[in-house]
This record gives sequence, structure tokens and C-alpha cells, in this order.
Amino acid sequence: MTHPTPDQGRGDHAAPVIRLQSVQKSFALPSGEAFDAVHSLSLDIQQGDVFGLIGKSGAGKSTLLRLINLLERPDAGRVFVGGRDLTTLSRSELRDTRQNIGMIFQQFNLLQNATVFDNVAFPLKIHGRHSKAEIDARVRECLALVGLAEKIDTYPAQLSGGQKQRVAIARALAPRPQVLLCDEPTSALDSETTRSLLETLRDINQKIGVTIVIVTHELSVVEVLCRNVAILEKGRLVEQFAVDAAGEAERKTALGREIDELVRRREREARESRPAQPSAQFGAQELAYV
Ligand SMILES: Nc1ncnc2c1ncn2[C@@H]1O[C@H](COP(=O)(O)OP(=O)(O)OP(=O)(O)O)[C@@H](O)[C@H]1O
Repeated sequence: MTHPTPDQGRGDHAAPVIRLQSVQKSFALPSGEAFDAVHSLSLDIQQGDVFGLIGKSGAGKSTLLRLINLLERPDAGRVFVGGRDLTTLSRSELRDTRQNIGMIFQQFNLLQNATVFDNVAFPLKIHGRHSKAEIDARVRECLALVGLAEKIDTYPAQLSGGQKQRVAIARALAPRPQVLLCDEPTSALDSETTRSLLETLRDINQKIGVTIVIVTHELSVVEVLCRNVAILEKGRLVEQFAVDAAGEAERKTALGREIDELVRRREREARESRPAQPSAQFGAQELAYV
């Protein structure tokens, strides 16, 4: 099976790269009752977008993200990525299709006993479709993309948190996915490292057109990185808007109003040519609603 490259995918502006149709996911509580973590939710995400998922703790953000690559299988509804309905695929078809969906996590999830090279090469090697030379070239390309070319022979234990997350990004991008799912990718990082990682993600989105879906509890991450954002409450999508459309519509949620306020503040500061202070960008106020 061949996967469309991001470039191929970009040609079709009408079809979303991700389409969730009435997806439902329940978990069994210890009492035996079912708890709806994601409740009949529909969502389209366009190719090349940087899309944020936010909401209070327990709102269902991570579950929703994991439904996109079927790490969580929906109890009902359909999940389309790159035009394929993942819910109808066999195990081996799903394994193939997941090459089109990279993912990174809060705790990086690197192979500790493997070098940076072997970590990034891993998804290419397990598929057995690439020659040694192709793998070598692709690993170097991906490490250059995340600014870590010189760390190729290093082990994860020798890297900082930000560098580990960059390796994870390089590994996720190695199979040339259309979609990169990010589950709280900056939560384990300090504010300086967060800022630099967000710049890298934005750069990658612009350079290769990969669609980024990011779960975060930091509103500043949405404000700095995302083009569109969806707000979840109790497993439902309650609001969705373009981040740069601050002030154009009344927001339904407190989180929506807070994002608007952050965007407006940044615009005011830009007009007054007064750069925002790092502490104001990644401060405690973003955590207040968790
Ligand atoms: N495997 C599971 N088994 C049982 N309950 C689960 C499971 N995974 C998630 N849940 C429950 O589903 C709800 C949604 O969880 P989820 O992790 O998606 O929320 P979240 O918005 O990402 O929260 P946080 O910001 O705290 O990570 C929570 O109440 C959680 O306890």
C-alpha cells in the first residue's frame, strides 16, 4: 500500500485529512457503569492545519486524540484519515495506515537502549520496505529538520527533555505521515524549551505541510502555535474557532474568551512594539482552570 505524501494531500482542499463522524467512546467505571469520555463527536480537520484540542482535565482530549489513530477504538462512529475509514481496516491494514499518522507524547517514549539514529530509524525498519541507504538518508533528513543532526549517535539518557522531544518528532515524521498527533508535548518542558519546540513544530508544519493536532492545557501553546482550536467539555465539542479571529464573534466558553484575550493582548503588544515577556506567555494563569 502507498500513502499519499503531504504534498499530494495538499492538492485537495475540499476533503479534510481527518474526519470524525459521531465518534463515541465509553470506559467502564469500577462500579460497572459506563462513562462517556467522548460523546457522539464530529470534527473535520483540514490538510496542513495546526489544530488545538483544549478543555479541563478529564474533558476527553487525549481520548479524542487517540481515537484519530485508533489507539482507542470508538464504540460507535467512523474515523477517516487521508480518506480511509480506519474503523473498517484489518489489523495489518491499520498497521500500514498508521504510518500516515505520527504521534508524540508528553514523556517522549523513546527507546532508552537505542541511539538517536536507531530511535528515528525504528518505524522505517519495522516495515522492512526501505533499503539501508534510504533509511540512513531519511533519518539524517528528519534529524536536520528538528535541529539535532549532530546527536545522531547519542543515547536518549544523554539528551535534555527538549532534545528528547525533538528525537520523538523526528521519529514520528520519518515515515512521511500526513498527520502528526501531539499529546501534551510540552508539559514536561520548561518555558524556554517549550517556546523553541513550538517554533520547531510551526516550522515543520510550514516546510512539509504535515497536519498537526495538539492536545494541550496551556492556552499560550494554542495562541502561539494553532490556527484553529476546539474546546471540549465532558466529552463534547462545545466551541471551535480560528485562533486569529479574536474579537470577531462572541465566545461561548471561558476558555474561548481567555484565548481571545491572549491573542488581543499579543496584538496590542505587537502594535506597541513591546515584545511579550516570557513569563507572561507561559505563566501560571494558563494552568488555573485545570
Ligand atoms: N482507559 C481508561 N479507562 C477508564 N477511564 C478512562 C480511560 N482513559 C480515560 N478515562 C477517563 O475518561 C475521561 C477522559 O480522559 P482523557 O484522558 O481523555 O481526558 P483529558 O481531557 O485528556 O484529561 P487530562 O487533561 O487530565 O489529561 C477521564 O475521566 C478519564 O478518567
